[in-house]
Amino acid sequence: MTTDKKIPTLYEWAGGMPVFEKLTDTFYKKVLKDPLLEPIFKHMSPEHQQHVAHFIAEVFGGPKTYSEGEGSHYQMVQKHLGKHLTEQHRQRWVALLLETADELGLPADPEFRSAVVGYLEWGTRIAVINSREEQLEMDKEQPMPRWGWGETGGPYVP
Ligand code: HEM
Repeated sequence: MTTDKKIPTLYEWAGGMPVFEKLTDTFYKKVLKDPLLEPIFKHMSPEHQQHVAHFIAEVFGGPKTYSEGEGSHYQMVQKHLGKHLTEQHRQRWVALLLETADELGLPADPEFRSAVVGYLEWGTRIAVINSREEQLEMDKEQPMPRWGWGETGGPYVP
């Protein structure tokens, strides 16, 4: 017998938009206290943290809040151009975000966390590569990235 089990998106599994907004709110407070990252982010806009929350939420299968009202994949990429981010910046950014996820009690099952880390490794490495460029030839209509559970296949069943 086959059962029709609906697998939740990473967005749903995380707990929805309030979780993503709280995550970036807490994360960027840490960023502004971090000696390595503070100089890069000290001029960020007041909307920055919300935009990043909405961007990641959409990538994880949530509503199109970012792409229908705040930006596009193209615009997100543009924000990183010329920033000359280093591997040290990237590693600190990832470490602080994961530390925040632990502190806020995001789901800690191996499947969810491996998907999150996979996305962060992918996204932050692309941000570093793009940050070396002052200009980038890119299709303005390029769709938003999408991220799912990957090879682990589904959410953790205790
Ligand atoms: C998965 C990885 C990442 C995502 C999804 C992401 C997403 C975004 C988004 C959506 C914006 C635009 C915010 C707005 O509209 O105001 C932005 C801007 C920016 N991001 Fe990222 N980012 C990532 C990685 C990084 C990393 C690793 C760094 C540096 C360590 C970084 C540094 C910046 C900076 C400096 C800006 C511009 C801030 C300003 O407005 O002055 N990003 N990012």
